Amino acid sequence: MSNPDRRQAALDYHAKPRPGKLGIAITKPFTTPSELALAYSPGVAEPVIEIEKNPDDAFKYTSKGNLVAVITNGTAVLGLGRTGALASKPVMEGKAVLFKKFANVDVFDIEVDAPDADDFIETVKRIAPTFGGINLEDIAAPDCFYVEQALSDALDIPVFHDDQHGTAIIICAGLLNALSYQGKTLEQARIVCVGAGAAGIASMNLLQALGADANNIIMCDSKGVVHSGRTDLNAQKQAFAVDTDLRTLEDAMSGADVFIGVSGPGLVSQAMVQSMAPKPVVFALANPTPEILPEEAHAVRDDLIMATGRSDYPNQVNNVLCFPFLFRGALDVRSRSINHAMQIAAVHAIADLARQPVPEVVKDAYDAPELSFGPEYILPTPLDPRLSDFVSPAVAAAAVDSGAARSEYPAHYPKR
Ligand SMILES: NC(=O)C1=CN([C@@H]2O[C@H](COP(=O)(O)OP(=O)(O)OC[C@H]3O[C@@H](n4cnc5c(N)ncnc54)[C@H](OP(=O)(O)O)[C@@H]3O)[C@@H](O)[C@H]2O)C=CC1
Ligand SMILES: CC(=O)C(=O)O
Ligand SMILES: [Mg+2]
Repeated sequence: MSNPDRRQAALDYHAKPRPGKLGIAITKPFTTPSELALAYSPGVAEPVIEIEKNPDDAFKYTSKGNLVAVITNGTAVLGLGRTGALASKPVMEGKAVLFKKFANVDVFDIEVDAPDADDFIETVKRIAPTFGGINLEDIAAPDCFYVEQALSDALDIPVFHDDQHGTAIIICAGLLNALSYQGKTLEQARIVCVGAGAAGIASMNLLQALGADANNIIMCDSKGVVHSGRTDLNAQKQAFAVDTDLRTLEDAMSGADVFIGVSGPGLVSQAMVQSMAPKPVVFALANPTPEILPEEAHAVRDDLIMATGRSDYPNQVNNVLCFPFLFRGALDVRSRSINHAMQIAAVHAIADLARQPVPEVVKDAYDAPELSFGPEYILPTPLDPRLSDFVSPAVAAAAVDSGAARSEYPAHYPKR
């Protein structure tokens, strides 16, 4: 499809036959006068009285326990930047669709006109009673770090910034597999990350937790390499500042084993990819336009593993592989948080699934009869129905073991 055709198809998809991608479904019988009297006055007063006495009964009598807020202030929408709250709504509706379709989690998408972090925090705190979890989305760094911490401290339900941790989990899962295919280790890999915002900082932190060497990581932002001579770094960037003569992304890429792009469109040239070490891994993850397109990278070398965040190329490294299944597991054990142990469990579950034989239903969906673990398949695809069976139980088990869960490992889950 040509670019103008793709653009029109996307606009038509969103506009027709009715605007938007979501509706609301009723979950109880609601046709007779007696059902009306149960669902609304007078019957509805009974659960109100119970919940007032015991707040935990909200999980028993309302949809709270399966309802997540996908909530943004529109300050870092995909790689499009500060589009504002209203324009971010198609993305948030999209996240809601993914939650529902892949993990049967209900979502209200909420776009808050609050560019100020404290205003935003106040809004989320006030609406939190409605929800079993909070998925923060597309909030720019560095405010996103402060917002997530403040809300996690204040609330007793999972608060999860998808662009930080969902992205980090999927980058780690994909990179573990890609490096192992290339015959390299995370401990020894030289990693360049362009984008030192929400996704970049969280991803490099999680990679270190999994074994990457801090001395092998070079971070770049819009001003170039994050080095110790700079005086303009926030606290999160300072933690990655290295003593080096490298100054530009071009300098940093030379000889690197891994490139992670979580920044903006078209920042990487073919010459930069050519300058990388043998058998490199290139994750160009800016959405919708990556740092370099796969066809451009493949044109200059044939020994690389290439991934983007998009659905229309092989190797989709995108947080959609994570957040629906992660929240499913967390909600099913009424977890108070999504902690480090749950995130690591998700990394390994997703990475391991990619090494299993691919079911026919997935091969058919992608029209790829030969799909199997390799350079064009380092991660499961989002349409893989096994993600729920792999990721959610691993996350729920980690929540139980780490003490974050309020209820036991679910009886309907696979045996541990
Ligand atoms: N595939 C996936 O699953 C995901 C992809 N992403 C993509 O990652 C990108 C960043 O998202 P997020 O971290 O939330 O956004 P943030 O706004 O938090 O961070 C953006 C970062 O990119 C840097 N940057 C912007 N322009 C340039 C440039 N020209 N050269 C070098 N660095 C640049 C910024 O630099 P500075 O700090 O100097 O301003 C900043 O560090 C987006 O394109 C988004 O679509 C994000 C999440 C998931
Ligand atoms: C995928 C995603 O969350 C992003 O690009 O912002
Ligand atoms: Mg996002």
